[in-house]
Amino acid sequence: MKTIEDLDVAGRRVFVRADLNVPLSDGTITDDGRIRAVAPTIAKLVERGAKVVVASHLGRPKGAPDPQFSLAPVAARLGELLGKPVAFATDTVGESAKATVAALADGEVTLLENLRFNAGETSKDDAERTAFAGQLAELADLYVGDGFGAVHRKHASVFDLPALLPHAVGDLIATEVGVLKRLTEDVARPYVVVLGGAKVSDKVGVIENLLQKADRILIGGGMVYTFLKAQGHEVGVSLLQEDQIPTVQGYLAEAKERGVEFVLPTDVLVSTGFPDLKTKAPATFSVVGVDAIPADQLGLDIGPESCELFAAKLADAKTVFWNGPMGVFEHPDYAAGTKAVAQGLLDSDAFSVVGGGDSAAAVRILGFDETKFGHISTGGGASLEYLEGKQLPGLTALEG
Ligand SMILES: Nc1ncnc2c1ncn2[C@@H]1O[C@H](COP(=O)(O)OP(=O)(O)O)[C@@H](O)[C@H]1O
Ligand SMILES: O=C(OP(=O)(O)O)[C@H](O)COP(=O)(O)O
Repeated sequence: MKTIEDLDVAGRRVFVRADLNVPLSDGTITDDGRIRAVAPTIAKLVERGAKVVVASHLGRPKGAPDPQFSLAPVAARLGELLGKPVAFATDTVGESAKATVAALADGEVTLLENLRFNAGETSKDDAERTAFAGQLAELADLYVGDGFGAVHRKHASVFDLPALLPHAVGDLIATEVGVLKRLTEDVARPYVVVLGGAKVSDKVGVIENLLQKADRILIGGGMVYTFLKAQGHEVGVSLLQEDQIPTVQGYLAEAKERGVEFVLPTDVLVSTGFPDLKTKAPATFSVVGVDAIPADQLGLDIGPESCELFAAKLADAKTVFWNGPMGVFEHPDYAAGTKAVAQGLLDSDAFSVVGGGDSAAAVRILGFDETKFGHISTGGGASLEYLEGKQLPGLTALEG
Protein backbone atom coordinates (compact mmCIF):
# COMPACT_ATOMS: atom_id res chain seq x y z
CA MET A 1 0.00 0.00 0.00
CA LYS A 2 1.14 3.54 -0.70
CA THR A 3 1.45 5.84 2.30
CA ILE A 4 0.81 9.57 2.53
CA GLU A 5 4.52 10.13 1.95
CA ASP A 6 4.14 8.57 -1.51
CA LEU A 7 1.56 11.16 -2.57
CA ASP A 8 2.37 14.59 -3.94
CA VAL A 9 -0.26 16.48 -1.98
CA ALA A 10 0.88 20.12 -2.11
CA GLY A 11 -1.82 22.33 -3.60
CA ARG A 12 -4.08 19.36 -4.29
CA ARG A 13 -7.48 18.42 -2.85
CA VAL A 14 -7.02 15.36 -0.63
CA PHE A 15 -10.11 13.43 0.49
CA VAL A 16 -9.56 11.85 3.92
CA ARG A 17 -12.10 9.14 4.80
CA ALA A 18 -12.02 9.21 8.59
CA ASP A 19 -14.17 7.52 11.24
CA LEU A 20 -15.44 10.45 13.29
CA ASN A 21 -18.38 8.44 14.63
CA VAL A 22 -18.07 9.74 18.19
CA PRO A 23 -20.56 9.37 21.04
CA LEU A 24 -22.80 12.44 21.43
CA SER A 25 -25.15 13.43 24.23
CA ASP A 26 -27.50 16.28 23.34
CA GLY A 27 -25.10 17.47 20.62
CA THR A 28 -22.09 17.39 22.96
CA ILE A 29 -19.19 15.04 22.22
CA THR A 30 -18.71 12.76 25.24
CA ASP A 31 -15.47 11.20 23.97
CA ASP A 32 -13.28 12.67 21.23
CA GLY A 33 -10.89 9.71 20.93
CA ARG A 34 -11.67 9.04 17.27
CA ILE A 35 -11.10 12.70 16.36
CA ARG A 36 -7.77 12.76 18.20
CA ALA A 37 -6.75 9.51 16.53
CA VAL A 38 -7.00 10.86 12.98
CA ALA A 39 -5.94 14.46 13.69
CA PRO A 40 -2.21 13.74 13.12
CA THR A 41 -2.94 12.49 9.58
CA ILE A 42 -4.88 15.66 8.80
CA ALA A 43 -2.18 17.84 10.42
CA LYS A 44 0.48 16.16 8.29
CA LEU A 45 -1.48 16.90 5.10
CA VAL A 46 -2.02 20.51 6.22
CA GLU A 47 1.68 20.92 6.85
CA ARG A 48 2.42 19.68 3.35
CA GLY A 49 0.10 22.25 1.80
CA ALA A 50 -2.83 20.03 0.84
CA LYS A 51 -6.42 21.23 0.64
CA VAL A 52 -7.92 18.67 3.01
CA VAL A 53 -11.48 17.41 2.54
CA VAL A 54 -12.43 15.26 5.54
CA ALA A 55 -15.48 12.98 5.43
CA SER A 56 -17.08 10.50 7.85
CA HIS A 57 -20.31 8.88 8.90
CA LEU A 58 -21.87 9.42 12.32
CA GLY A 59 -24.42 6.99 13.73
CA ARG A 60 -26.84 5.16 11.50
CA PRO A 61 -29.14 7.71 9.82
CA LYS A 62 -31.42 6.26 7.16
CA GLY A 63 -29.89 7.69 3.97
CA ALA A 64 -31.36 11.18 4.43
CA PRO A 65 -30.42 14.26 6.49
CA ASP A 66 -31.23 13.90 10.19
CA PRO A 67 -30.02 16.74 12.46
CA GLN A 68 -29.30 14.49 15.46
CA PHE A 69 -26.53 12.85 13.40
CA SER A 70 -24.93 16.08 12.11
CA LEU A 71 -21.13 16.25 12.15
CA ALA A 72 -21.20 20.00 12.95
CA PRO A 73 -20.00 19.52 16.58
CA VAL A 74 -17.16 17.35 15.26
CA ALA A 75 -15.97 20.11 12.89
CA ALA A 76 -15.66 22.47 15.84
CA ARG A 77 -13.69 19.94 17.93
CA LEU A 78 -11.43 19.00 15.02
CA GLY A 79 -10.65 22.70 14.56
CA GLU A 80 -9.66 22.97 18.24
CA LEU A 81 -7.38 19.95 17.97
CA LEU A 82 -5.73 21.19 14.77
CA GLY A 83 -5.46 24.73 16.08
CA LYS A 84 -7.10 26.11 12.95
CA PRO A 85 -10.69 26.54 11.79
CA VAL A 86 -12.37 23.68 9.96
CA ALA A 87 -14.95 24.89 7.43
CA PHE A 88 -18.10 22.79 7.78
CA ALA A 89 -20.09 21.91 4.64
CA THR A 90 -23.78 21.52 5.47
CA ASP A 91 -24.19 18.81 2.85
CA THR A 92 -21.96 16.04 1.50
CA VAL A 93 -21.89 16.44 -2.28
CA GLY A 94 -24.27 19.39 -2.82
CA GLU A 95 -23.81 23.13 -3.25
CA SER A 96 -22.37 23.71 0.22
CA ALA A 97 -19.74 20.96 -0.21
CA LYS A 98 -18.76 22.20 -3.68
CA ALA A 99 -18.47 25.83 -2.56
CA THR A 100 -16.58 24.99 0.64
CA VAL A 101 -14.07 22.81 -1.19
CA ALA A 102 -13.63 25.39 -3.98
CA ALA A 103 -12.85 28.05 -1.38
CA LEU A 104 -10.07 26.02 0.30
CA ALA A 105 -6.59 27.54 0.19
CA ASP A 106 -3.53 25.30 0.50
CA GLY A 107 -3.23 23.98 4.06
CA GLU A 108 -6.92 24.54 4.87
CA VAL A 109 -9.41 21.91 6.03
CA THR A 110 -13.11 21.27 5.48
CA LEU A 111 -15.38 18.61 6.96
CA LEU A 112 -18.30 17.41 4.87
CA GLU A 113 -21.69 16.62 6.43
CA ASN A 114 -22.45 12.99 7.36
CA LEU A 115 -21.83 10.63 4.42
CA ARG A 116 -24.80 8.49 5.50
CA PHE A 117 -27.23 11.36 4.83
CA ASN A 118 -26.94 9.98 1.27
CA ALA A 119 -28.53 6.61 0.44
CA GLY A 120 -25.72 5.85 -2.02
CA GLU A 121 -23.13 5.61 0.76
CA THR A 122 -24.40 2.37 2.29
CA SER A 123 -26.37 0.98 -0.67
CA LYS A 124 -26.06 -2.73 -1.45
CA ASP A 125 -26.54 -1.84 -5.11
CA ASP A 126 -23.11 -1.48 -6.77
CA ALA A 127 -24.30 1.06 -9.35
CA GLU A 128 -25.92 3.28 -6.71
CA ARG A 129 -22.76 3.22 -4.59
CA THR A 130 -20.51 3.90 -7.59
CA ALA A 131 -22.68 6.86 -8.60
CA PHE A 132 -22.34 8.40 -5.15
CA ALA A 133 -18.59 7.69 -5.13
CA GLY A 134 -18.41 9.55 -8.47
CA GLN A 135 -19.99 12.61 -6.87
CA LEU A 136 -17.48 12.44 -4.00
CA ALA A 137 -14.60 12.04 -6.48
CA GLU A 138 -15.47 15.41 -8.02
CA LEU A 139 -14.49 17.03 -4.73
CA ALA A 140 -10.92 15.71 -4.67
CA ASP A 141 -7.75 14.82 -6.58
CA LEU A 142 -6.34 12.25 -4.15
CA TYR A 143 -7.75 9.84 -1.53
CA VAL A 144 -6.40 8.86 1.88
CA GLY A 145 -8.15 5.99 3.69
CA ASP A 146 -7.83 6.49 7.44
CA GLY A 147 -11.22 5.52 8.92
CA PHE A 148 -10.14 2.29 10.57
CA GLY A 149 -13.46 1.84 12.43
CA ALA A 150 -15.28 1.58 9.08
CA VAL A 151 -12.87 -0.51 6.96
CA HIS A 152 -15.17 -3.55 7.33
CA ARG A 153 -17.98 -1.68 5.56
CA LYS A 154 -18.39 -2.03 1.79
CA HIS A 155 -19.57 1.54 1.53
CA ALA A 156 -19.08 4.10 -1.26
CA SER A 157 -16.56 6.31 0.54
CA VAL A 158 -14.67 3.31 1.94
CA PHE A 159 -14.63 0.88 -0.98
CA ASP A 160 -15.71 2.51 -4.26
CA LEU A 161 -14.15 5.97 -4.03
CA PRO A 162 -10.50 4.83 -3.73
CA ALA A 163 -10.91 3.04 -7.07
CA LEU A 164 -11.61 6.42 -8.68
CA LEU A 165 -8.67 8.41 -7.28
CA PRO A 166 -4.95 7.86 -6.65
CA HIS A 167 -4.94 6.63 -3.08
CA ALA A 168 -2.86 5.88 0.00
CA VAL A 169 -3.32 4.46 3.49
CA GLY A 170 -3.37 6.91 6.38
CA ASP A 171 -1.20 6.67 9.47
CA LEU A 172 -4.03 5.57 11.79
CA ILE A 173 -5.01 2.55 9.69
CA ALA A 174 -1.35 1.64 9.26
CA THR A 175 -0.78 1.70 13.03
CA GLU A 176 -4.00 -0.19 13.84
CA VAL A 177 -3.24 -2.96 11.37
CA GLY A 178 0.33 -3.19 12.64
CA VAL A 179 -0.85 -3.87 16.22
CA LEU A 180 -3.72 -6.22 15.32
CA LYS A 181 -1.39 -8.29 13.17
CA ARG A 182 0.35 -9.32 16.39
CA LEU A 183 -2.88 -11.03 17.51
CA THR A 184 -3.12 -13.07 14.32
CA GLU A 185 0.40 -14.42 14.70
CA ASP A 186 1.83 -16.33 17.67
CA VAL A 187 -0.20 -15.06 20.64
CA ALA A 188 0.89 -15.59 24.22
CA ARG A 189 -1.61 -17.87 26.00
CA PRO A 190 -4.07 -18.02 27.65
CA TYR A 191 -5.68 -15.84 24.95
CA VAL A 192 -8.94 -14.47 26.33
CA VAL A 193 -11.56 -12.69 24.23
CA VAL A 194 -14.26 -10.56 25.88
CA LEU A 195 -17.33 -9.64 23.85
CA GLY A 196 -20.26 -7.42 24.72
CA GLY A 197 -21.97 -4.31 23.41
CA ALA A 198 -25.12 -3.83 21.42
CA LYS A 199 -24.26 -4.67 17.78
CA VAL A 200 -25.13 -8.30 18.38
CA SER A 201 -26.12 -9.33 14.85
CA ASP A 202 -22.87 -7.80 13.49
CA LYS A 203 -20.61 -9.50 15.97
CA VAL A 204 -21.98 -12.91 16.93
CA GLY A 205 -20.55 -14.36 13.70
CA VAL A 206 -16.94 -13.67 14.65
CA ILE A 207 -17.17 -16.25 17.41
CA GLU A 208 -17.03 -19.06 14.87
CA ASN A 209 -13.51 -18.04 13.97
CA LEU A 210 -12.46 -17.07 17.49
CA LEU A 211 -13.26 -20.61 18.64
CA GLN A 212 -10.23 -21.73 16.67
CA LYS A 213 -7.95 -19.13 18.24
CA ALA A 214 -8.99 -18.20 21.76
CA ASP A 215 -8.63 -20.29 24.92
CA ARG A 216 -11.48 -18.59 26.74
CA ILE A 217 -14.39 -16.40 25.59
CA LEU A 218 -16.24 -14.14 28.05
CA ILE A 219 -19.63 -12.84 26.96
CA GLY A 220 -21.42 -9.84 28.49
CA GLY A 221 -23.31 -6.71 27.44
CA GLY A 222 -26.28 -6.96 25.13
CA MET A 223 -24.74 -10.01 23.49
CA VAL A 224 -25.27 -12.25 26.48
CA TYR A 225 -29.05 -12.59 26.29
CA THR A 226 -28.95 -14.49 23.02
CA PHE A 227 -26.55 -16.93 24.73
CA LEU A 228 -28.70 -17.23 27.85
CA LYS A 229 -31.78 -17.85 25.72
CA ALA A 230 -29.82 -20.46 23.74
CA GLN A 231 -29.14 -22.20 27.05
CA GLY A 232 -32.86 -22.26 27.80
CA HIS A 233 -33.12 -19.24 30.14
CA GLU A 234 -35.86 -16.65 29.85
CA VAL A 235 -34.43 -13.18 29.17
CA GLY A 236 -37.51 -10.96 29.59
CA VAL A 237 -37.37 -7.97 27.23
CA SER A 238 -33.55 -7.88 27.04
CA LEU A 239 -31.76 -7.27 23.75
CA LEU A 240 -32.18 -10.54 21.84
CA GLN A 241 -31.14 -11.77 18.41
CA GLU A 242 -33.72 -14.52 18.10
CA ASP A 243 -32.55 -15.69 14.64
CA GLN A 244 -29.04 -16.31 16.00
CA ILE A 245 -30.09 -18.77 18.71
CA PRO A 246 -29.35 -21.96 16.69
CA THR A 247 -25.98 -20.51 15.63
CA VAL A 248 -25.11 -19.70 19.22
CA GLN A 249 -26.13 -23.22 20.32
CA GLY A 250 -23.71 -24.50 17.68
CA TYR A 251 -20.92 -22.32 19.11
CA LEU A 252 -21.54 -23.58 22.64
CA ALA A 253 -21.37 -27.19 21.43
CA GLU A 254 -18.25 -26.59 19.37
CA ALA A 255 -16.53 -24.83 22.26
CA LYS A 256 -17.08 -27.92 24.41
CA GLU A 257 -15.60 -30.14 21.70
CA ARG A 258 -12.57 -27.92 21.22
CA GLY A 259 -11.95 -27.33 24.92
CA VAL A 260 -12.56 -23.58 24.61
CA GLU A 261 -14.00 -22.20 27.82
CA PHE A 262 -17.17 -20.09 27.41
CA VAL A 263 -17.83 -17.84 30.37
CA LEU A 264 -21.29 -16.30 30.76
CA PRO A 265 -22.43 -14.13 33.68
CA THR A 266 -24.18 -15.87 36.57
CA ASP A 267 -26.11 -12.77 37.63
CA VAL A 268 -27.32 -9.57 35.93
CA LEU A 269 -28.82 -6.19 36.80
CA VAL A 270 -32.40 -5.94 35.55
CA SER A 271 -34.91 -3.12 35.33
CA THR A 272 -38.32 -2.42 33.80
CA GLY A 273 -36.87 0.17 31.41
CA PHE A 274 -33.80 1.70 29.82
CA PRO A 275 -32.17 4.34 32.08
CA ASP A 276 -32.32 8.06 31.29
CA LEU A 277 -28.92 8.73 29.76
CA LYS A 278 -29.50 12.50 29.60
CA THR A 279 -30.31 13.21 33.24
CA LYS A 280 -28.52 10.10 34.52
CA ALA A 281 -31.24 10.03 37.22
CA PRO A 282 -30.74 7.08 39.60
CA ALA A 283 -32.18 3.90 38.10
CA THR A 284 -34.41 1.38 39.83
CA PHE A 285 -32.91 -2.06 39.31
CA SER A 286 -32.35 -5.38 41.01
CA VAL A 287 -29.73 -8.11 40.90
CA VAL A 288 -31.04 -11.48 39.77
CA GLY A 289 -29.56 -14.83 38.83
CA VAL A 290 -29.55 -15.47 35.07
CA ASP A 291 -32.22 -18.11 35.63
CA ALA A 292 -34.58 -15.57 37.23
CA ILE A 293 -34.89 -12.65 34.78
CA PRO A 294 -38.48 -11.37 35.13
CA ALA A 295 -40.60 -11.49 31.97
CA ASP A 296 -41.22 -7.71 31.94
CA GLN A 297 -37.62 -6.63 32.62
CA LEU A 298 -34.38 -6.29 30.70
CA GLY A 299 -30.76 -6.93 31.57
CA LEU A 300 -28.58 -3.80 31.64
CA ASP A 301 -25.28 -4.93 33.18
CA ILE A 302 -23.59 -8.04 34.49
CA GLY A 303 -24.08 -8.50 38.25
CA PRO A 304 -21.55 -8.29 41.12
CA GLU A 305 -20.88 -12.04 41.26
CA SER A 306 -20.20 -12.01 37.50
CA CYS A 307 -17.84 -9.05 37.88
CA GLU A 308 -15.74 -11.17 40.23
CA LEU A 309 -16.00 -14.18 37.94
CA PHE A 310 -14.88 -12.16 34.89
CA ALA A 311 -11.99 -10.57 36.80
CA ALA A 312 -10.83 -14.05 37.87
CA LYS A 313 -11.06 -15.33 34.29
CA LEU A 314 -8.82 -12.45 33.15
CA ALA A 315 -6.25 -12.77 35.92
CA ASP A 316 -4.02 -15.38 34.26
CA ALA A 317 -4.48 -14.11 30.69
CA LYS A 318 -1.39 -13.36 28.62
CA THR A 319 -3.31 -11.86 25.68
CA VAL A 320 -6.73 -10.21 25.77
CA PHE A 321 -8.92 -8.78 23.05
CA TRP A 322 -11.99 -6.92 24.33
CA ASN A 323 -14.82 -5.46 22.30
CA GLY A 324 -18.14 -4.24 23.64
CA PRO A 325 -19.11 -2.80 27.04
CA MET A 326 -20.52 -5.24 29.64
CA GLY A 327 -23.53 -3.02 30.29
CA VAL A 328 -25.11 0.35 29.56
CA PHE A 329 -21.99 2.03 31.00
CA GLU A 330 -23.23 5.48 29.94
CA HIS A 331 -25.37 5.36 33.11
CA PRO A 332 -23.40 5.14 36.39
CA ASP A 333 -25.68 2.43 37.83
CA TYR A 334 -24.82 0.10 34.93
CA ALA A 335 -21.09 0.77 34.60
CA ALA A 336 -19.73 -1.72 37.16
CA GLY A 337 -19.36 -4.65 34.74
CA THR A 338 -17.41 -2.61 32.21
CA LYS A 339 -15.23 -1.19 35.00
CA ALA A 340 -14.55 -4.70 36.32
CA VAL A 341 -13.35 -5.90 32.92
CA ALA A 342 -11.17 -2.82 32.36
CA GLN A 343 -9.65 -3.27 35.84
CA GLY A 344 -9.22 -6.99 35.21
CA LEU A 345 -7.17 -6.22 32.11
CA LEU A 346 -4.94 -3.82 34.05
CA ASP A 347 -4.49 -6.27 36.94
CA SER A 348 -3.35 -9.03 34.61
CA ASP A 349 -0.01 -8.87 32.87
CA ALA A 350 -1.63 -9.57 29.51
CA PHE A 351 -1.01 -7.68 26.29
CA SER A 352 -4.48 -6.16 26.00
CA VAL A 353 -6.24 -4.70 23.00
CA VAL A 354 -9.50 -2.83 23.55
CA GLY A 355 -11.43 -2.21 20.34
CA GLY A 356 -14.55 -0.28 19.44
CA GLY A 357 -15.87 3.26 19.52
CA ASP A 358 -17.90 2.73 22.67
CA SER A 359 -15.48 0.36 24.39
CA ALA A 360 -12.58 2.79 23.96
CA ALA A 361 -14.81 5.67 25.07
CA ALA A 362 -15.94 3.65 28.11
CA VAL A 363 -12.37 3.08 29.24
CA ARG A 364 -11.66 6.81 29.13
CA ILE A 365 -15.04 8.02 30.46
CA LEU A 366 -14.81 5.62 33.40
CA GLY A 367 -11.48 7.22 34.33
CA PHE A 368 -8.94 4.60 33.26
CA ASP A 369 -5.55 5.70 31.94
CA GLU A 370 -5.60 4.59 28.31
CA THR A 371 -1.81 4.45 28.14
CA LYS A 372 -1.90 1.51 30.58
CA PHE A 373 -3.55 -0.75 27.97
CA GLY A 374 -1.56 -2.47 25.24
CA HIS A 375 -3.58 -0.81 22.50
CA ILE A 376 -6.88 1.04 22.31
CA SER A 377 -8.26 0.48 18.83
CA THR A 378 -10.72 2.89 17.20
CA GLY A 379 -12.55 -0.03 15.55
CA GLY A 380 -14.70 -2.71 17.18
CA GLY A 381 -16.36 -4.55 14.29
CA ALA A 382 -13.37 -3.68 12.11
CA SER A 383 -10.82 -5.18 14.49
CA LEU A 384 -12.97 -8.27 15.08
CA GLU A 385 -13.26 -8.89 11.34
CA TYR A 386 -9.54 -8.28 10.91
CA LEU A 387 -8.80 -10.86 13.60
CA GLU A 388 -11.14 -13.27 11.82
CA GLY A 389 -8.84 -13.04 8.82
CA LYS A 390 -11.60 -11.58 6.64
CA GLN A 391 -10.85 -9.42 3.60
CA LEU A 392 -11.81 -5.92 4.67
CA PRO A 393 -13.24 -3.80 1.82
CA GLY A 394 -11.56 -0.62 3.06
CA LEU A 395 -8.13 -2.29 3.11
CA THR A 396 -8.55 -4.19 -0.16
CA ALA A 397 -9.47 -0.91 -1.86
CA LEU A 398 -6.20 0.70 -0.74
CA GLU A 399 -4.03 -2.02 -2.25
CA GLY A 400 -2.58 -1.57 -5.71
N1 LIG B 1 -27.41 -5.15 28.18
C1 LIG B 1 -27.40 -4.19 27.26
N2 LIG B 1 -28.55 -3.83 26.62
C2 LIG B 1 -28.52 -2.85 25.69
N3 LIG B 1 -27.42 -2.16 25.32
C3 LIG B 1 -26.27 -2.49 25.92
C4 LIG B 1 -26.19 -3.51 26.90
N4 LIG B 1 -24.92 -3.60 27.31
C5 LIG B 1 -24.22 -2.67 26.62
N5 LIG B 1 -25.01 -1.99 25.79
C6 LIG B 1 -24.66 -0.86 24.90
O1 LIG B 1 -23.75 -1.26 23.93
C7 LIG B 1 -23.25 -0.07 23.33
C8 LIG B 1 -21.90 -0.34 22.68
O2 LIG B 1 -22.02 -1.42 21.75
P1 LIG B 1 -21.11 -1.56 20.45
O3 LIG B 1 -21.38 -0.44 19.52
O4 LIG B 1 -21.34 -2.95 19.96
O5 LIG B 1 -19.62 -1.42 21.03
P2 LIG B 1 -18.31 -0.80 20.36
O6 LIG B 1 -18.66 0.59 19.85
O7 LIG B 1 -17.30 -0.78 21.45
O8 LIG B 1 -17.95 -1.73 19.24
C9 LIG B 1 -23.19 0.95 24.45
O9 LIG B 1 -23.83 2.13 24.02
C10 LIG B 1 -23.93 0.27 25.61
O10 LIG B 1 -24.86 1.11 26.26
O1 LIG C 1 -18.66 2.63 15.55
C1 LIG C 1 -18.26 1.90 14.66
O2 LIG C 1 -18.05 0.57 14.83
P1 LIG C 1 -17.84 -0.18 16.27
O3 LIG C 1 -19.05 0.15 17.15
O4 LIG C 1 -17.82 -1.64 15.90
O5 LIG C 1 -16.55 0.30 16.83
C2 LIG C 1 -17.88 2.41 13.30
O6 LIG C 1 -17.98 3.82 13.23
C3 LIG C 1 -18.73 1.74 12.22
O7 LIG C 1 -20.08 2.11 12.40
P2 LIG C 1 -21.25 1.12 11.88
O8 LIG C 1 -21.18 -0.14 12.72
O9 LIG C 1 -22.52 1.91 12.06
O10 LIG C 1 -20.94 0.82 10.40
